This record gives sequence, structure tokens and C-alpha cells, in this order.
Amino acid sequence: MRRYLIAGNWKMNTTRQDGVALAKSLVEGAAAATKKVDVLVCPPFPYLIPVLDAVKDSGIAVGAQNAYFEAPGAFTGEVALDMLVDLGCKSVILGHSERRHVLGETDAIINKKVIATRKKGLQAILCVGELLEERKAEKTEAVLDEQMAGGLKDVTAEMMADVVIAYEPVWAIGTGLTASPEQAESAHAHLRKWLETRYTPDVAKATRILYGGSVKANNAETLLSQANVDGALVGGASLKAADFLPIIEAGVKLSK
Ligand SMILES: O=C(CO)COP(=O)(O)O
Repeated sequence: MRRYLIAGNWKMNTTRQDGVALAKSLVEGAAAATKKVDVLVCPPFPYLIPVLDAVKDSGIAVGAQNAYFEAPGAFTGEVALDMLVDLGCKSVILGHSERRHVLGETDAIINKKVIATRKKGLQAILCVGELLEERKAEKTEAVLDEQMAGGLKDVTAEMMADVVIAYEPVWAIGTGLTASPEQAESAHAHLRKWLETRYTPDVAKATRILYGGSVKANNAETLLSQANVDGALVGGASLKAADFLPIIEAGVKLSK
């Protein structure tokens, strides 16, 4: 049975003070929920340390929104995975659509990051998803196949033990447009099939596939109740405890 993972991607938001206050509210409101579901917050790099302090021993995990694949060295402006391990981060979001489409990350770069992340023992959350024009042209599955093949090149079945896939249709991110539960389920089922073909039925069964794109308190339960939706990667609605806690609760409610 796959355990739900409810992850908050704060993107380039919050101040230190607001981020710490948010983390403390989550500890108050969701520490108990971590018995049933995995809860993860991914603040901007400068706030990792205060947020890690704020959630210490609560069961809530902290992750980064990106990392560089090289060992520490002369890479101005980058953050090494060793540094994230050193801090106590558990997870890294990789290949988010904003990094692909705004910062120009390619599947090849993302692939190096996935491999380096797993080699350091951290959880890799690999994001995939199609643009609106790709969906309209009925290319969704082809785009997902390409991003999965590129992002997971040379990633072994053993490494897959802590790889999470996040399906984030780009047209649903920050737009208020959510994939319908049927659209989400169809993409997730396709991704699971892909995993089965590329790896094994066991890998496909064990790998969590999160949905991301305008997840809110009022749609979380329907999305999470789809057979192949194993959690949520939440942007805007992860920035306020009052918005994020009900999404966590939806996961708890649906957990056996
Ligand atoms: O990109 C996302 C999470 O990584 C989704 O963002 P929103 O929830 O703001 O649409």
C-alpha cells in the first residue's frame, strides 16, 4: 500500500519570519497526521535552516526545490546535495516545470540531478507534465513518456526505491485550472504503466505518483481518491496553514 505524500512547494515565496510561522503552525496542526501520511515542506534555500529547526522532531520533513548534481566545488550560485544532506533535508524537487520552462533545464540535466540525489540517499521528486498546446494536440502521453525516459535514464530499479513522480500539467499550475480527477487519473495510470514497462510491476506498484496543479482544500479529496494518485504537490495552497492543513487532512481521511 502506497502512503500518501502531501508536499508543499513554497517556490520563491515567504519571508523568514512568515516561513517559520507557517512551519510552526504546520507542526501544531499536522504533527499527528504524520502517523498516517508523509508531510513535506520545501521552502526556498535561505529558509531551510530555520524551517528545519521549526519542524524538528515533529515528523514533518523538509526538502529543497532544486540542487546541483556536482560535488561541492567551483559552481557559483549552486547548492550541492552534500549541503542538503548536511542540513538534514530528506527530499529534493527536480525538474519542476518552472525550472524546465523558465530556467531552461533539460531532461539531460534533470537526469543527472535525479541520479546524484539518489546516490546521496535523498528522495528525488521528479516532476513531469505537458503544456496546454501539447494537451490540445493530444501529445500528453508522448510528452510524459519523453520526460520519464529522459529523467530516469540510467536510474536503476534500486534507485527507484525513493523516487517520487509528480504529474504537474503546466496549464494547471498557478492558474486555478485543475486537471479533472479523470484527467489526473488517466495521466497517472499511464505513468504507472510506463514504470511497469520500463522497470517491473513491483516498482510500478511501489512508486508514488503525486498530482500537482491548483490543488486546494476543496478539490484535494476527489483528486486523492483516484486509484493512481498517491499524494499532492501543492504550490499556492501550501503557503497558508489554513489552506494546507485541510489537504493533509484529506490524505489522512483516505488512508486506511
Ligand atoms: O507547481 C506546483 C507545485 O509544485 C503547483 O502550484 P499551484 O498549486 O500553485 O498550482
